[in-house]
Amino acid sequence: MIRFADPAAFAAALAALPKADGASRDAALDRQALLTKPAGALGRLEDIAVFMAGWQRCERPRVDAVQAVVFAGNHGVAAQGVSAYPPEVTVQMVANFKAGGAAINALTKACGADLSVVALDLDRPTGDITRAPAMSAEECLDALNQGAASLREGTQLLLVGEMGIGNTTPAAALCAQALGGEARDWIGRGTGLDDAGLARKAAAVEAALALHGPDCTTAFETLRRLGGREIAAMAGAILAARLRRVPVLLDGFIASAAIAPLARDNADLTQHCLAAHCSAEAGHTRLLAALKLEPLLNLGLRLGEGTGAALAVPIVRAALAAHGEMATFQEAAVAGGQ
Ligand SMILES: Cc1cc2ncn([C@H]3O[C@H](COP(=O)(O)O)[C@@H](O)[C@H]3O)c2cc1C
Ligand SMILES: O=C(O)c1cccnc1
Repeated sequence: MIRFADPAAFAAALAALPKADGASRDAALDRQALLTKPAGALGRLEDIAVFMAGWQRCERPRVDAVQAVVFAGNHGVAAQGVSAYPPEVTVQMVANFKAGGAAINALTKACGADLSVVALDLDRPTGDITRAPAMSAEECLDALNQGAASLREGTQLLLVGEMGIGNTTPAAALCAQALGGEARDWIGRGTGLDDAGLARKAAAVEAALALHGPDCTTAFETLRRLGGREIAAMAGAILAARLRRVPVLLDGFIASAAIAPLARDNADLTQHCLAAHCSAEAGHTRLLAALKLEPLLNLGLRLGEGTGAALAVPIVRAALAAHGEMATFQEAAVAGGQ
């Protein structure tokens, strides 16, 4: 099991990321050129097959074991009136996940992913980032490690999602801190804020940046000061997946924001990630562009929980089915191939 002993160990892991296997990528690319279709005609399905080949280190990758984890946390900044819903919804939705009644339950069932839920100290909201760091170093490390520990042996594709009323506010703060720009570039309406709520959210992000900005010198410190428990857990899970060479389907704005500080410290971090979709949350388009990720879907979703990631699983499965099962020009006696 992957565990970061201290912030320095987390930084060291981030500085020495394993790479995809170039020989397997090349073998998959060679195979793509032989399949019975015009070169490039399966578009991004071809890229996905080559991507998966590199991480699975084989010419014809498979995805049987898909693991989805939803992390939940509560946020002190919710007291600033930055969400359209009250904070008690977080624990109520965790009960809903466990009872099987949430969108992510239906969508992981539909795509054949195994879902688990990790609730992180829901009765202890993080510090209000407009006034204090979200977490102590111990709390942040614990959240990162709970995320890392959630990755199961044998997982071939990881989906991470979140639940935490108010969490689009720390997510926007993380983006502004790690990627630059103003609070207004990164905030959106989240669960459905009105204009007054949006103004409160902008003020909260601005206050958090003014208070913590100068101290956010590393990914760890940025997550600790401006993030949240479920956000750090997602970062830990995504980094642990990389250390095990397990590809990740990224969900929406919050899941993508969780890795923004890590990507600032090491731009290669997103190499094992596919952006499942572009959320309707205002900052997500900008965030994906900054992370150099091209979303697979754009369905107007603004839910989180890992729902967009679950929707992209059939696309990955389809890409691998085409790559693995299609005949070559030679096998099918079709003229014109190479
Ligand atoms: C019933 C319900 C289910 C959800 N599932 C995900 N979210 C999403 O909304 C929250 C973020 O938006 P904000 O920052 O505006 O609070 C997070 O919990 C996110 O997962 C939900 C929100 C609600 C109300
Ligand atoms: O993009 C997301 O993940 C998102 C957007 C709004 C609210 N909750 C989640």
